[in-house]
Amino acid sequence: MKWEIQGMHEVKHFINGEFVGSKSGKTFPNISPATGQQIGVVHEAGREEVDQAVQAAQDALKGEWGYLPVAERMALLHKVADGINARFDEFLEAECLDTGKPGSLARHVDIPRGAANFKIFADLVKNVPTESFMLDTPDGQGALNYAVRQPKGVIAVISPWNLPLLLMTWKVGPALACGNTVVVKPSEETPSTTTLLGEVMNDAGVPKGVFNVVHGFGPNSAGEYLTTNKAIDGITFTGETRTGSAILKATADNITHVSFELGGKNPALIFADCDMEAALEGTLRSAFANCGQVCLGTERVYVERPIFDEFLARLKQGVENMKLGAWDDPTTSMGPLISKEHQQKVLSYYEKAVEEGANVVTGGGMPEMPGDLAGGSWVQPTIWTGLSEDASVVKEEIFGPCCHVAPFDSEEEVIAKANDTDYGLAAAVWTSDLARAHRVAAQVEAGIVWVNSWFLRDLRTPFGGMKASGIGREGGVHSLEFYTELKNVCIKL
Ligand SMILES: NC(=O)C1=CN([C@@H]2O[C@H](COP(=O)(O)OP(=O)(O)OC[C@H]3O[C@@H](n4cnc5c(N)ncnc54)[C@H](O)[C@@H]3O)[C@@H](O)[C@H]2O)C=CC1
Ligand SMILES: O=C(O)/C=C/C=C(\O)C(=O)O
Repeated sequence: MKWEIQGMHEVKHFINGEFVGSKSGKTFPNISPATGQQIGVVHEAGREEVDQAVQAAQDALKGEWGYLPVAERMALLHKVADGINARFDEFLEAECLDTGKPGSLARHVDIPRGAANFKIFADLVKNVPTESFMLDTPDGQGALNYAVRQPKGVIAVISPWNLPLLLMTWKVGPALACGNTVVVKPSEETPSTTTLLGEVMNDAGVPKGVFNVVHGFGPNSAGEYLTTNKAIDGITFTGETRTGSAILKATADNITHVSFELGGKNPALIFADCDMEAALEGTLRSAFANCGQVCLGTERVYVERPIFDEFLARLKQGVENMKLGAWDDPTTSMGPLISKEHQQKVLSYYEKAVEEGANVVTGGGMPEMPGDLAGGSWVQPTIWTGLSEDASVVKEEIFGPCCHVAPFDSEEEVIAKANDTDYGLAAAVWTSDLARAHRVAAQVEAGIVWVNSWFLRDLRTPFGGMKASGIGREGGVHSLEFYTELKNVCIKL
């Protein structure tokens, strides 16, 4: 990225089409999770910068953006997607430096989805109808009702650090497609790609104030100032369930609309009749991809008893074949955790598992990393067996490269175990019995059930969680439900 301060890259807010620093001069370091070294400085927004960003977003709604014909708005969003693709390698490097994730992962998942999130919603908005009804009236003339969608207004987008560009654009894409303006607060851990998107917005010709970015933390910082701002019309948030709860409390006075995608403690249900290769490959990805930092990831693996030993042995082998390393090493399959703080959290679960009587099948500690990587927040990918269903690592979201594997004997038993959680985000079912697949999918309490796959995403489908895993659904027309106000017009004829 082209901006620099004292030889380090400097990340500023993006307000009303311009990169600006904080008036207070307050900054915080951007730390590489791979090395523990500082790679940049980030401006921390005070209330003043947040208010300015919200004001810019409000003004933009009343300006050119608010009057733009739909076709022109959609053309602009296609230009934004093209702009991401044109600067693919810059986005890739920025994302990988902030997160430490393998370049191969970001190349195939994060950056392409960043562009796709704009295209898919630009195309969708043009084609989704609204309803109309003719009403009989006593005078025989009738009345015509028709519904129209209008932008909700200024949307606050609060995004996490695990899939920074993907999850931020998953919200910004539909919000802008629906004609809203946005103020984004990316995670303090991963400020870079959201900021780079500001340049792409300007280059694409998106009017000033439509896309704004403020940096900072949650409480007593940019997150709190944004969620308590009266002019915010909707908040879309992905992150931890406890943070969702804090945001909900902060919005109570203003009755701000929210859409939340929160944590998970997702099960994989692996039946003896499954395609073993596919189930192994899928579970290795669902439990360990992105160093286990995916809210849809599997942390509880249930395997039908006849194949338990073989599955476990092969899963162990798969994990032990994983190579931890630098993002730009093509042989790397796993990066570090996002921060030292998160590393401490995950390691505390590794200790708890042992205290609670787990059999550590593989991993369970910190790896020795060479050179600069020795200072990073690395943990070993880990598998446990032998714990009861109420053990901490079986109950609580860890968000690390680890899973507990347990045997089961019947469909009824495994469904009960899968549902014995406060969460309800995702589940993966592995079976070659189609009738069983339908039966189990119907009974598992999760917003997304994958059968013989994981993370296979059609962006037109409803996406979100049951129970403590979220409020509402986004994806396809469901995004339109959140990002627009549906107004009924009744015309007496
Ligand atoms: N998608 C998911 O399910 C995710 C789950 N997590 C879990 O959450 C744990 C904590 O990670 P964090 O990055 O701290 O997640 P978080 O949920 O605290 O952070 C997500 C976003 O919310 C913001 N935020 C935090 N507190 C806020 C507040 N009171 N008001 C407004 N915004 C606020 C953060 O600055 C960040 O942009 C992780 O250890 C992991 O277990 C983290 C990220 C994503
Ligand atoms: O939208 C997707 O495809 C992925 C979503 C993943 C998360 O929300 C997460 O890991 O936090």
